[in-house]
Amino acid sequence: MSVFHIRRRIEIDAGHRIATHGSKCRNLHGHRYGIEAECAADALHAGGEQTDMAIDFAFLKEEMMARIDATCDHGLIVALSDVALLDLFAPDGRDPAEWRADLAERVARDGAALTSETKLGSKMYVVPFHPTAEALARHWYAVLAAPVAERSGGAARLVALRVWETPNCMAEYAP
Ligand SMILES: Nc1nc2c(c(=O)[nH]1)N=C([C@H](O)[C@H](O)COP(=O)(O)OP(=O)(O)OP(=O)(O)O)CN2
Repeated sequence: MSVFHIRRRIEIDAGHRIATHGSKCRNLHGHRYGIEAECAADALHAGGEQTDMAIDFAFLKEEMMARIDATCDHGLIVALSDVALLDLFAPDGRDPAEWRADLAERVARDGAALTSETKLGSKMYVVPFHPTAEALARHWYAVLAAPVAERSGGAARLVALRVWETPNCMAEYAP
């Protein structure tokens, strides 16, 4: 158990739906997501610009903004398997199946696909899972773990990623 734990929170606005849900979450709706990254360290930096820090809060914010806010804020988070929803957004002049196949290729290669090549030109983040709070926590953990290690020079590691879907509902991924 590490002795130092630090947490950084950001908030984003995004739309989603859970196509498999038995009730209201099947509807297309939005959340102001709260996203918290918790990092742990056994020892603090002994020198340099992060002296006596596990990881600079500012570095953590930069990584969360670049990898979570930039890709998802004011966008729609869509499951690759949600063909009905994707097809509503297929850009004019493109075969929807072909457009989805391109997205599937990018998701398989990169773990997710950010695109604005949509019918309304609106931002969409396509993921290989249903965008529940739990699955988003696991995904954002995966996206952030290596940057945390790198920006902290190996001093800190990401130990938990928490996602608040509403002020009252939170999911945590802490492998
Ligand atoms: N384990 C999970 N359960 C639910 C999830 C989820 O991601 N993981 N998601 C939803 C819905 O997306 C919904 O937006 C949130 O659920 P719910 O608590 O029903 O929403 P409320 O409007 O009742 O929340 P308030 O606390 O009243 O604001 C459902 N379940």
